Amino acid sequence: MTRLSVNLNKVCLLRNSRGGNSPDPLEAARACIAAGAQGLTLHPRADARHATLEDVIAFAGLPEVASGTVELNVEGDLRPELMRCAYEVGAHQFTVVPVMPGEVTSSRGWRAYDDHDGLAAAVRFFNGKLRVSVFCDATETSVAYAARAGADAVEFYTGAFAQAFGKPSGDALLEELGRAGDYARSLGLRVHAGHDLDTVNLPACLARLKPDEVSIGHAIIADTLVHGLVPTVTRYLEVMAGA
Ligand SMILES: CC(=O)[C@@H](O)[C@H](O)COP(=O)(O)O
Ligand SMILES: NCC(=O)COP(=O)(O)O
Repeated sequence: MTRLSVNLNKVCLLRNSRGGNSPDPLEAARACIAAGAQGLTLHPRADARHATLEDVIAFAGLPEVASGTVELNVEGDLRPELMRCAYEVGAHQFTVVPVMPGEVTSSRGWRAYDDHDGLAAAVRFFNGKLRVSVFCDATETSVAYAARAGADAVEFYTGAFAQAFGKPSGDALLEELGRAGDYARSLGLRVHAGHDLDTVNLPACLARLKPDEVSIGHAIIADTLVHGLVPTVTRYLEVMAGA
């Protein structure tokens, strides 16, 4: 069964737009947990435009997270203060994401020109206390970089697949994801997926890739504006159960 980790960056973004604490990301996290989400994800960026290190600390204090019933996945680049924060609060997973200066959002996985020594050092830093996942392209090369660094998991970037969904190129990209996932599993890695997944493209992704975990943020919060957070998370879990 694939686990759903709800990314709450966008709730933090809305909160930050007024400088107060409304909407409260912790309340949103509690609602996701109440709806049955198995995980929570935050991606604190260096510019602090949405989730912050304080949010990571607050989420880690939720009883379900502290007890391990619900996993906290911290995503981001290899900033020492971010890695230290995830380690010290006892997050369950750190997903290393290649971040390019000025980017609007993530658009690719780990590549040849990324900091491979830094990635291996991060795996050593977390030293088995946290699962380390690497945001990867659906290629053997990208997966091999993660495996060589000693990571436990890969998270496949699904943005290109999501954009092409419903077209022949979407089918081809899904097949690439599936093959890369098979390769990752053959190396003993867990397989995760994320970026621009929604209730429309999710069933096909789950059927071919069979990920251990998906992290979904933007579409859940967009759906939430119309339908509410608990009904939306419930709907995603229903879609996943039916896949
Ligand atoms: C790694 C990934 O695909 C998402 O976490 C994405 O990076 C979300 O970040 P934003 O919410 O800043 O777009
Ligand atoms: N790792 C992907 C993630 O957390 C959420 O991505 P998105 O659903 O906001 O595109």
